[in-house]
Amino acid sequence: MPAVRFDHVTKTFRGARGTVQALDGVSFDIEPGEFFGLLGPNGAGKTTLISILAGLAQASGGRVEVMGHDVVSDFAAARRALGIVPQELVFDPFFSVRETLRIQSGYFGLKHNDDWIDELLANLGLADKGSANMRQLSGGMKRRVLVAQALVHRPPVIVLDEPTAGVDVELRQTLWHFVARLNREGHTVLLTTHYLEEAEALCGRIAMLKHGRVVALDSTSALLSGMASTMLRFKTDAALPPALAARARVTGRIVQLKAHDAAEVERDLGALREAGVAVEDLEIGRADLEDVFLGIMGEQG
Ligand SMILES: Nc1ncnc2c1ncn2[C@@H]1O[C@H](COP(=O)(O)OP(=O)(O)OP(=O)(O)O)[C@@H](O)[C@H]1O
Repeated sequence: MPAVRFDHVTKTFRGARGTVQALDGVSFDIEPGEFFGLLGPNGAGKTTLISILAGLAQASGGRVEVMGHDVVSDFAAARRALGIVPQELVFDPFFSVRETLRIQSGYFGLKHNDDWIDELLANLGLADKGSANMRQLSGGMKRRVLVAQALVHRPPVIVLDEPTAGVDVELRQTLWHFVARLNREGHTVLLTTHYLEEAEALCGRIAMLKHGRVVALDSTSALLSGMASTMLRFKTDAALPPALAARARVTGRIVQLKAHDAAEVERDLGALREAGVAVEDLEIGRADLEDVFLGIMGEQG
C-alpha cells in the first residue's frame, strides 16, 4: 500500500474570467519511507494538490488516498495519517506554546502526550519556550511551533509545503535535521519547495508539475544523470557565435552551456576562441537540479 496515492486527480476552477484547469490528470504514488519532492513553477498546481490531499479542497475528478484511506470518504483516518506544515502562520495568540500543542493533541484524542511534546520542543529548538505566549514569539519561532503542531500526533506522512520560504539558515538546518531523522525512523515526507538545492539534497524521488500535469517523475539521481550533466559557465561582454547562442542560458554577463561530455566542452571552447570571444571566470561543473528543472520546463513550454 502506498503512503500517498494520487489517481487521475483533476481540479477545475470556474470563475468570472472562465475556467482554469489547475490539475489535469495527476497520477503518482509515494511509497512508505520515501522523502519525496514536488516541484513546479508558480501556478503549476502544487498548492492545489496539497490542499486536496489535506482535505481542504475537493478534487473535480480522481481519487487521493493516504495510507489506504480515501481523503473524502474516509477523511478522519486520512487526516490522522497526515502531519501538514502550512505555508502561512496561523495560530491562536492566547495560548502558550505548550498549551497550543496540548490542544492540538486533544483534536486527535491524545491525552498524556507531554513526553512527545517535550521531545518536539527540544528537537525544534523550543525547549525554553514552552510557557511563552504564542504572540510573544518571533516569526521564526512561530514557524517552529507550526512544525511541532503538525507532528504532535506522530503522523506517518509528513507534508511540508514551502516550509523554508523566508526562513533563516538556522531554522532551516534545525528543521532539516529533525525531518531527516523522522524520515530515517520511517516517516514518509512530501516536500514542496522553490529551493532546488534543498530538494536535490533531501529528496530521493521528485515529481515535477507544469500546467497541472506531471512532466517528470523519477529518482533525483536519474533526473540529474539523464540530463547533459556537464555545465560550462563563464562571463563575457561579447556576443556568442550563433550556434552557441542558441544553446546558451544567459543571465546578464553570465553564460551557461550544457555539454554531454568533455569533448563537447572542448568543441565549445574552441568555437569561442575562434570567434574571438573573451571569457572570464571560466568554470566547468556538474549540472544541478536547477538545470534539469529549467531544461524540463523549457521543453514542455
Ligand atoms: N481558488 C482558486 N480560484 C481560481 N483559480 C485558482 C484558485 N486556486 C488556484 N487557482 C489557479 O490554479 C492554478 C494552480 O495554482 P496553485 O496555487 O496550485 O499553483 P502552485 O504550483 O502552488 O503555485 P505557487 O508556486 O505560486 O504556490 C493557477 O493557475 C491558479 O491561478
